[in-house]
Amino acid sequence: MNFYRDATWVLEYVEGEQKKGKMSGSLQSMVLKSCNKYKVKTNPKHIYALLESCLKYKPFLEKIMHKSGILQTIPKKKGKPLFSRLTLLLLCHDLLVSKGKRIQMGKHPIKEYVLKYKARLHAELVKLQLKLKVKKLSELFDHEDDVTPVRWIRINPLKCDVQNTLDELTRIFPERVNHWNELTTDAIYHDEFVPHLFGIHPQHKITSSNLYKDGKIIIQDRASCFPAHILNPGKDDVVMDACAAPGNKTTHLAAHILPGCSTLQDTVRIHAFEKEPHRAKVLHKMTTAAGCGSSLEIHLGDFTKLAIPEKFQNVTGILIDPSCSGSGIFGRKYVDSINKAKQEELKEETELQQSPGDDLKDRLSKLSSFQFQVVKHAMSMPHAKKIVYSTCSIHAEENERVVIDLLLDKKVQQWGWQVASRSQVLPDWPRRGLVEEFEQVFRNDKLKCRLLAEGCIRALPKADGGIGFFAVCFER
Ligand SMILES: C[S@@+](CC[C@H](N)C(=O)[O-])C[C@H]1O[C@@H](n2cnc3c(N)ncnc32)[C@H](O)[C@@H]1O
Repeated sequence: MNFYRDATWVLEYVEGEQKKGKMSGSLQSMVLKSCNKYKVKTNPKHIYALLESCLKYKPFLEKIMHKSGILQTIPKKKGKPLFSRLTLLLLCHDLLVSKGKRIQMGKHPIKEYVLKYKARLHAELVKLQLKLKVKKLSELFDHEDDVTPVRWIRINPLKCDVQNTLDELTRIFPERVNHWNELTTDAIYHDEFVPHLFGIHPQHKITSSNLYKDGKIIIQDRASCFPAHILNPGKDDVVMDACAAPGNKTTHLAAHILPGCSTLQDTVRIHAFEKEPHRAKVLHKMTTAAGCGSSLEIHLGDFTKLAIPEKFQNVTGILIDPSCSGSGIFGRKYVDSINKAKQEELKEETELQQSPGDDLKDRLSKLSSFQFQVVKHAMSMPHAKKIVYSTCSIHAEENERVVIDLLLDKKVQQWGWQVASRSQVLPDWPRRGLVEEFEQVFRNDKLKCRLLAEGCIRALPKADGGIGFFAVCFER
């Protein structure tokens, strides 16, 4: 039991730092720091190995645990739960996904409690694997240890001539491969889904190159490039980015609209909203460095309050990538994504992070109602024709179920919004939305459910070459 008790303390410390927004350094250094702080007797190496794996599987384990009911019936003593949520998480990790698939302790009430749920936990694990179309959850992490299996770079046409940069990339990476999983440090993969996007080996020091320093290329996860590509605004569109910082998708929108733009340079074509002042600064820095200029206006504040429909009559397209659970982010990137000290490097920010004691279900319910509100507000823009909603979450609550709630909303129906068909949303991308989520609501209409699911895009963390992601397009 001492091992799990010590690991729980360390995990509590990591979650605590995360809650305070203070995570700094690697997971390894945080484990060492907290082992010293709590003077734990267990070898920090063993704790690190457990935590590293447990954090990787955490979004999946939390889901399995919640569905199995194990968190809902924890015995209490004087009104307080006898077993900590985090210790249960560690035990479930060892029972379900560790190599030996066993809890490393002798007889103990918490072990007996977990074993009582063994069958239900296994059943939920099998269901989740079926849902994610994998034989084992570990397949999601097959490609690498802790980092992204491939680094994605996008040519930024606002700062360069695309062909010249392409030539330069060909000089740096003389070999061209047909799949990102064949990458070596000398090779490049030309993405088949997003134009001007390339995969390179994560160990290549591209950040030292002039191409990167001059803003001619931008590092951006492939799936994170999907929303602007799907919205695909043209030279005459005016768009909004409702939740914009740090600005990856904003600069990608600009890359669609601004090069060769026919109208006056000073006309605002992109309205980027960000409610956190410190993140708005990062947004300003990133969009300036990327060459967005005065065609972009940053609005500091809550999108649902600042974006008054009457004031934005000329907006035709909207991108909404709101705060989410971030459950599609993994490993080192997961740590970085919640490390406030690394804001400048942030590719995706998650908010309303889990606080110790928060129930996953509550957290997802709060997040999804916020996500619904933001999209619904965007749908009230009078002349908007296309809206792309995305998250870096694997949870249906933040994805398909938000889509369902919107489709069932009377106002949304009155405004005429519908889910765009697969043919308009990366038709060749194989992994689509979860049909069973739609079937739970529109059960009698199998065809409708299939079409809705096909209209959605999903990406699995690592297995699909980057972060876990969801995107859907509404149109009218
Ligand atoms: C997932 S991040 C966006 C990442 C960004 N799209 C990118 O690709 O770089 C969500 C952002 O939305 C901001 N945000 C959350 N609620 C908001 C609201 N009501 N209005 C405006 N911004 C909001 C958060 O502060 C956070 O910076």
